Amino acid sequence: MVTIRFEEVIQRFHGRTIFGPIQAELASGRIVAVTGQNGSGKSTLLKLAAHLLLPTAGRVVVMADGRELVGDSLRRRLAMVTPELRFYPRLTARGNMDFLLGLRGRALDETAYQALLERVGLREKEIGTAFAGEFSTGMRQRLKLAVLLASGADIWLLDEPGANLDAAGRKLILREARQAADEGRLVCWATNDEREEAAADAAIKLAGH
Ligand SMILES: Nc1ncnc2c1ncn2[C@@H]1O[C@H](COP(=O)(O)OP(=O)(O)OP(=O)(O)O)[C@@H](O)[C@H]1O
Repeated sequence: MVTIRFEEVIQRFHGRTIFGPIQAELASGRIVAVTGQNGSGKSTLLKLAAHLLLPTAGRVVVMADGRELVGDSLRRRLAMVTPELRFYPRLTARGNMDFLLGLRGRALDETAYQALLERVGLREKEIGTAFAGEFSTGMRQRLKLAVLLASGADIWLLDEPGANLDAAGRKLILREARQAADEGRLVCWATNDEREEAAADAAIKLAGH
């Protein structure tokens, strides 16, 4: 069981309040949507959950089986899909995946790699020898999903996961996220997409200041 608890969290930048105080708890087995208009702080909230950012006030506590996760113990269990993630443009899909998964001490054999490509709707004959810099934005988004699926993480923080995806790609995200939650993962996505909002089990709505 994994939980992320926001304890009276306030975020300010340059003295300007973005949101808060927020009191919320996210738990494994559920999809939580973070919603709100552009600039309301959705991405910021995910960064706080990932401990990539410290809140101006309050605490973000991540617990797993009664133990608090911090530093490496948190990073090992957490994966983030974000528009800020860039692939190395002069590496292939395989090269990028090997690099990113290698950082987590994971490796994929060829059979698992091919199965993963198929699962995210990337065709080997299209992308086999191409550099990631030649991919369309939707193909890159699918590759991010492949890295997520292979990461072994049980905390999924997804920033606009359906962005740049076609209808089939958006369905794929919904399906994979639901399966992940059913398998006991914690899924939290920041979204402005009504279908992703509707598919979530709960929502944190940021009002904007
Ligand atoms: N590191 C930072 N330093 C200063 N201001 C920041 C920083 N990060 C975010 N902000 C500001 O905080 C506010 C919230 O930004 P954030 O990216 O979290 O919003 P968002 O809800 O994800 O927006 P969008 O829907 O456009 O993706 C914005 O006004 C942004 O300019």
